[in-house]
Amino acid sequence: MIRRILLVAGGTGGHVWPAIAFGDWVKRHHPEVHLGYLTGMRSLELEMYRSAGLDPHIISLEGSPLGAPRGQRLRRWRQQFQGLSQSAECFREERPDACVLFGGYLCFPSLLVAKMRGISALVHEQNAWAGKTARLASRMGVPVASGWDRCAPFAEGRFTPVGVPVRSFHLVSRQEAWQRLGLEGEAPSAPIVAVMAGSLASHPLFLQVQNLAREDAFASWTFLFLGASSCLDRQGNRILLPRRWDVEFLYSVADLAVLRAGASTLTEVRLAGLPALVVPWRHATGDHQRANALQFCRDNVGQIWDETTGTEEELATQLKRLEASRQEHPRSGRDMYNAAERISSDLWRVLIAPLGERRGLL
Ligand SMILES: CC(=O)N[C@H]1[C@@H](OP(=O)(O)OP(=O)(O)OC[C@H]2O[C@@H](n3ccc(=O)[nH]c3=O)[C@H](O)[C@@H]2O)O[C@H](CO)[C@@H](O)[C@@H]1O
Repeated sequence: MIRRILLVAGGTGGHVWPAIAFGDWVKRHHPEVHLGYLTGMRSLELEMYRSAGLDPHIISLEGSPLGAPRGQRLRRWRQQFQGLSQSAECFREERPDACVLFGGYLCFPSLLVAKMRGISALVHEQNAWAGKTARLASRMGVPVASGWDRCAPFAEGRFTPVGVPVRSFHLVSRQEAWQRLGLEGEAPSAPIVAVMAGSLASHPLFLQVQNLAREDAFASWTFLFLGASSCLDRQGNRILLPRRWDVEFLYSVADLAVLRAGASTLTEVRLAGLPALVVPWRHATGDHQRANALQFCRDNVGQIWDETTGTEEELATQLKRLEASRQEHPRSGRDMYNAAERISSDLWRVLIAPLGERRGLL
């Protein structure tokens, strides 16, 4: 029986929210299980845990040494050793039966500590292209759960697709959501577009969509930019929303989404049933955002716009086309709560619960 689980995640919301979402599900469905959380020292990750009422263990890593600027590599390698002893300290305190690694730069020391202590471990890879931790873990015989049906470069059978655990949101009416976002008056009946650029809020995407929103053809539409900084202008049909964690109101009020292809946002948009224009971030490791976007568009109402080769006219045409398809096929996916619950439940049933019956996976 699994009695104590350590959830490890850090870096961006794309790693941290799946850990928090899965932890919340475990608390609701298996209250007898003790959960511990381990993260890094960046202010954004700490803000996310604290907004969820959690007080995680912290290891003092700034980022991965691999791919770090030349001048920082040595310091980061030193931090990895320090991270190893801090992770070991956390394992000693938490005494987990199992450890689930949701990714981010701080997973490597935890993977090693789990191996040294003979603790069952599992990696959840959110992306359709596996990162370094998942590939290394797989080579060490650690099971890998994935966010999508395909998880390159793994061959089928080397990973188990379960989806990305996301927070279980209840969608509300358009007008209630409008008010809960702090917006005045009646929610407009013309299309509302949610513009989401990941937890780090990709500025170039906001600027591209801002140009589009200024065109006459979109004058009656409303564009809500989540986490946009003040360098965008907030005139006319453009509304800047500060970074906020109650994104269910955005999903409730929006008709369409324009987004980066982070695995969690794509999953949330899918569960909310929003048609989406997906703009993969081209610098993502292994071009994983493009891999995510391709999988999303295969099964959902979505189109990819390539910011390196696509023109603004194409962006406008694709958005209009999405709106036309929304008119033809009314929105599905209002039961976002239960759809999200199923993903965490599958992760538990297929991979975590069996860890209790197997020993020495590492
Ligand atoms: C730039 C980058 O490398 N991004 C990667 C990062 O996630 P990144 O954090 O960029 O993106 P994701 O879409 O995966 O996750 C963002 C999460 O933060 C939430 N959110 C965001 C903004 C906000 O104001 N409020 C809020 O709650 C979203 O609802 C979502 O749950 O890790 C993911 C998982 O490996 C990858 O798929 C992304 O490609």
